Amino acid sequence: MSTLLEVSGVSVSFDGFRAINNLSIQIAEPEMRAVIGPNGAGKTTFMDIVTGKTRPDEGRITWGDRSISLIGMNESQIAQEGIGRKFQKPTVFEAQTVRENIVMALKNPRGPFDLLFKRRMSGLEDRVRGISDEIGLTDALDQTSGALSHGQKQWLEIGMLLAQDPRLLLVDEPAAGMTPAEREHTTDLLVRAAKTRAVVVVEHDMEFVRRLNCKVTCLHQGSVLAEGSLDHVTKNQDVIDVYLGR
Ligand SMILES: Nc1ncnc2c1ncn2[C@@H]1O[C@H](COP(=O)(O)OP(=O)(O)OP(=O)(O)O)[C@@H](O)[C@H]1O
Repeated sequence: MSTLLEVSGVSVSFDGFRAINNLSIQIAEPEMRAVIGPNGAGKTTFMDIVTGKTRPDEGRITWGDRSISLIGMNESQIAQEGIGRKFQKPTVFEAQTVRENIVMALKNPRGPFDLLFKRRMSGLEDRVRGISDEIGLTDALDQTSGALSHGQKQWLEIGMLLAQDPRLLLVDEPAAGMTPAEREHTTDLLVRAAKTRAVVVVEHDMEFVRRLNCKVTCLHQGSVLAEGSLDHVTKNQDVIDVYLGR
């Protein structure tokens, strides 16, 4: 495992309020990481900073084998580097079938490498099947996406992100609004995805986090309050005081 993303001493203020305060986090490749913390802890802002939506006031963010700086890159340049983000609300193309959605994602390669693009396209149907098998939607390939359940839409969107072959996938509250069976499927899917890449999951549902079976970072007031195994973090008295005990 080598470090893929290094956030170091990052701060950002909104109208004088420090939403992120000297934050340092390292993510390895491959790795699964859960980020937890109370409302307003800075979890979304952390993802906004990594994806270039928000520019930090201070600190460094370095990426990849050559430790290039992400600060100063725009959102699309950062996406091209291999950082994918899944927002809470699914944004699949509802009028298109599952297959058409996946094909669209595959036809929009993040890298500028034409050869790779051609190679991918030559095995398009295999790639579609690979993605649909991975997300468990092969039986629904010809179904209109708008007719999918909430959980299935979320999986389709994760599949569309996987089609872009990201090195880091940021996922915001994937379990929200899902049935217990859908949650379980989502855990399996993310755990599988994290075998070959970095996956960072922001989640409030502690049962879901437990099933991810990974290192946990608890944020509070824009900084890391505790980090380690879920048992280590949930036994931390500060974490209990500001988050779990509430
Ligand atoms: N664009 C903005 N302008 C002003 N304040 C902001 C902005 N974005 C975030 N904040 C503030 O920064 C703090 C951190 O917000 P953030 O959304 O990152 O928290 P969070 O941990 O994701 O919370 P939640 O669990 O509720 O989603 C909050 O106090 C929020 O009100």
